[in-house]
Amino acid sequence: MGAAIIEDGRLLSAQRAEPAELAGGWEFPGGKVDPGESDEDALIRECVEELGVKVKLTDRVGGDWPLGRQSILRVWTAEILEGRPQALEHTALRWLTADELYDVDWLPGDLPLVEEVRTRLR
Ligand SMILES: Nc1nc2c([nH]c(=O)n2[C@H]2C[C@H](O)[C@@H](COP(=O)(O)OP(=O)(O)OP(=O)(O)O)O2)c(=O)[nH]1
Repeated sequence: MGAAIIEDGRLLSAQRAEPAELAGGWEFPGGKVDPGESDEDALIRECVEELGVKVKLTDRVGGDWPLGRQSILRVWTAEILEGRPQALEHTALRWLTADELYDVDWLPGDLPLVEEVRTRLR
């Protein structure tokens, strides 16, 4: 599950720190669902763990996208309710305007969702 966190017309992108094959690539922050957890609860929890922010999920974006060999990526747009994002598990964070969306090196799995999100940025 990935969060497209949007604020003032900008999208938050996060640079992966690991594993080595993916490190340096940019993604939607998020993570995997724990047993017994809903997709939405998992994403809200991951935003606390990875970014230190409390978010509200607004819309589901796009469909189910293959991620690596055995995962799927589902993305929701989100708004920050509390806190300022910090790179607690990432190498760096960056806010991107619509014009800057492709300035970072998106991971291949996340890239198709970037275009979907672009239409949501004012
Ligand atoms: N974001 C992203 N992950 C990818 C790509 N290709 C690929 O194999 N992966 C792998 C890395 C992870 O094992 C998995 C995505 O995991 P995730 O971001 O949802 O969760 P995570 O590894 O951060 O682990 P966790 O926070 O749930 O503990 O898919 C890609 O293009 N983008």
